[in-house]
Amino acid sequence: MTSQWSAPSAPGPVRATVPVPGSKSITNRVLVLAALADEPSTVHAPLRSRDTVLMAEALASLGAEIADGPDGSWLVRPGALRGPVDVDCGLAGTVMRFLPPAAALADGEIRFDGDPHARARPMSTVLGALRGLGADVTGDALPFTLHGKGSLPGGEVTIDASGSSQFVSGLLLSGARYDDGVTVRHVGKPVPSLPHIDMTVDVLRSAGVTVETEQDVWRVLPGPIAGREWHVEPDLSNATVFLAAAAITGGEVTIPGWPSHTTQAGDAVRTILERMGCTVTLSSNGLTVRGPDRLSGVDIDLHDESELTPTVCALAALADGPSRIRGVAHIRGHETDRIAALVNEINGLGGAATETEDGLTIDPKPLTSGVWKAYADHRMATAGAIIGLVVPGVSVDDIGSTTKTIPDFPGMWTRMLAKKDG
Ligand SMILES: O=C(O)C1=C[C@@H](OP(=O)(O)O)[C@@H](O)[C@H](O)C1
Ligand SMILES: C=C(OP(=O)(O)O)C(=O)O
Repeated sequence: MTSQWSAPSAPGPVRATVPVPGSKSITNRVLVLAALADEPSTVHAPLRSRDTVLMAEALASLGAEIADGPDGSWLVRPGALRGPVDVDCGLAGTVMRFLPPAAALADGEIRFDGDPHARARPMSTVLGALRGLGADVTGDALPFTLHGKGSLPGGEVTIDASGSSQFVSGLLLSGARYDDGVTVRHVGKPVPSLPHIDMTVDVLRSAGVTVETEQDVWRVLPGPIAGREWHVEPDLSNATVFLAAAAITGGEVTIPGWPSHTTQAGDAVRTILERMGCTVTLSSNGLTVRGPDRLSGVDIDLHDESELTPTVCALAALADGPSRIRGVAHIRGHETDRIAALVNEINGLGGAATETEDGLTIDPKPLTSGVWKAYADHRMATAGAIIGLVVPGVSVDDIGSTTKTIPDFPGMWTRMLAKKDG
């Protein structure tokens, strides 16, 4: 689904209010919990994009009933999980890491595969852990097959989760359904994207599951999972792309419905943009960002909010001074090797970016027109759109990749640019 797209230039300072769809991370956690619950659930304001539709379709083929409710909600009725089933993970980390621990509870054979690059994303930690918990799995990366027996003993596993927080989240989400629950112990370099594990613990507790945590150890006790009404927050990481438009054009963008308390890693954009010189205000209207005359470079550790790296790098490439992004070595295993991709694309437009062991440095230089490659990665595509706002003649080779987490990014972007003051 490649689709070359000429990135529109900003006609002036961008001034708009941009409602953004629901959080991918919350939607896909809640779908798994709703499918494993004791009673039906309603998921209000879910994200409906490729990653979440793949999750819903996979859970439905495993035995859950997922129907459309009023106002775009999803009604989820749990059912006995069974194979044979073929699961398409697309390029979704949340599907490939969260579903196998649930599918291990099914009766029958469950085969997993995904997009070409999905086969390169790290999976062996999750599959090794499932074997340790009693599952029968063939393969160590996509494609792989689970030979389900209808239940899983569970217990304690030690893993190295320095490659992805999703290894931990996936095991915890289904752990209450294992005979002995699950205890996940991490040994290795620090776990990245920790707010995402906090989010997992938070949704589990909201479903009445008992979770105990200590440093690098998470324990989920066996027990019921409550069905309930879930309300999905707007996706704050996707929102950063629209806020970036204000930051680089000296404009003002408001995202309505920004939560005052959240476990979403994207909330960190508030401090990041302030450090780069923006004025950031959180009020009952939402989050408003006003861009400065000149954006400052930043030296920043994004280990906890690594999915913001492409947006931050796009801003850094347009800033007034040098930037250094640290703590994100593991994003080489995201949708693409994001460090290499960002360096290639920034330099391809005449910039000066350099890979480091755990991130990159960017020295702003005047950028020129050219094709920005997305590598099938939604956040690479949106980073190209940000740069294209102020660098004439930029096109993004595969804007369709944004459907991974935003159903209509080109439409939202055009509407944002068409808005007048106020
Ligand atoms: O659990 C989740 O929903 C996510 C966890 C993070 O993954 P990593 O820990 O691999 O960075 C994040 O980057 C990804 O976008 C979503
Ligand atoms: C890393 C990301 O996605 P995934 O859930 O596929 O890992 C992301 O959205 O930035």
